[in-house]
Amino acid sequence: MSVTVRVPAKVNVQLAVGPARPDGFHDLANVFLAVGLYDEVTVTPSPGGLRVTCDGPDAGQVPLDRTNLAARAALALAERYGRTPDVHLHIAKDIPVAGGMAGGSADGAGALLACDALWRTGASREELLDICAELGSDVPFSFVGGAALGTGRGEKLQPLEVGGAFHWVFAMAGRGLSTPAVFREFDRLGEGTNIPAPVASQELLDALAKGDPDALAATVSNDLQPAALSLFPELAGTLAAGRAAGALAALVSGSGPTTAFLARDPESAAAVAGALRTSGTCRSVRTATGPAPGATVIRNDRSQTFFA
Ligand SMILES: C[C@](O)(CO)[C@H](O)COP(=O)(O)OP(=O)(O)OC[C@H]1O[C@@H](n2ccc(N)nc2=O)[C@H](O)[C@@H]1O
Ligand SMILES: Nc1ncnc2c1ncn2[C@@H]1O[C@H](COP(=O)(O)OP(=O)(O)OP(=O)(O)O)[C@@H](O)[C@H]1O
Repeated sequence: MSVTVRVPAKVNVQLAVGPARPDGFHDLANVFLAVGLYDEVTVTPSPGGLRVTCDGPDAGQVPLDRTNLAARAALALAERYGRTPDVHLHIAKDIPVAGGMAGGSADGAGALLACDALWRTGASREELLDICAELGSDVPFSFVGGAALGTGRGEKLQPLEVGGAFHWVFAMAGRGLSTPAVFREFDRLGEGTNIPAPVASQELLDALAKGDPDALAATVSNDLQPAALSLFPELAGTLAAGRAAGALAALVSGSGPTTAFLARDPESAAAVAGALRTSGTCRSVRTATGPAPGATVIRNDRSQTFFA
């Protein structure tokens, strides 16, 4: 008996960051776009107790104890709905770890949906989204996918209309960046300046709604980019290599260090990817399109249903 859920990575097409709040978080205007790079989380009953395993190129960097966001999701759901969390969670990881693409958040959202299907808790979508928000600021978006504006610390979501597919190239860096460290660097760089309240750009929302890559390229922005570049200066070379290869826009994805390049069409994306691969400025390169669907059950032995 097992359930498998597929969950997408994200890129932030706008990340406007306000000043640090008293609770240490920052208010955001966070325009998320889910992209077609996926982790898969499979949950199986495990009489020996909660267990996490992981495979994939970055598996060695993933914690397998109860700090893993997939384990935390299973424990939170079990506690709230009176279940025993005796499950084996297997993560087939394709999303880069500590890359700013919400890989851990994807596994939290995926484990939550998978355990919910296995245990048949009867939880509503709103109740599941509440647990997502407790697990992390990016987790609710990993659950819903598509495109959305996240406010508050990024957990309050408003779905956004997207008028077409956007073609992206992602360059993975040789090491990760810690999200809290990047926010701390943002605070340090902004010391003594007046940081305005974050606001979503109407031009950017219009560009998404039209599905217009040139208009989107002209409006993408990431307030965490200077902080990520300050901690990881070599990323400037990766951004320059992608721009020189014809990307319409080049930016750091979220807290980085993955860099994201918007291309006009699949052919141009392939050309940018090829140039980045030979540039010597990154560890690996992937192409993906967005928007992509959120957490989705792709196999459920329990109901004898196969979706993919
Ligand atoms: C950078 C982004 O990925 C953009 O989508 C997110 O804002 C980060 O989301 P996340 O990884 O789910 O973050 P969380 O696990 O909620 O928080 C990790 C840490 O990031 C910082 N953090 C996160 C979100 C936020 N709005 N303000 C923050 O200052 C805090 O130091 C926090 O302790
Ligand atoms: N399931 C998981 N997969 C990956 N990392 C995890 C997981 N659970 C916990 N972590 C921890 O979280 C840290 C951040 O990893 P993650 O891949 O989520 O970063 P990220 O993509 O930069 O996150 P975000 O974009 O949401 O800020 C890792 O270094 C790891 O210690």
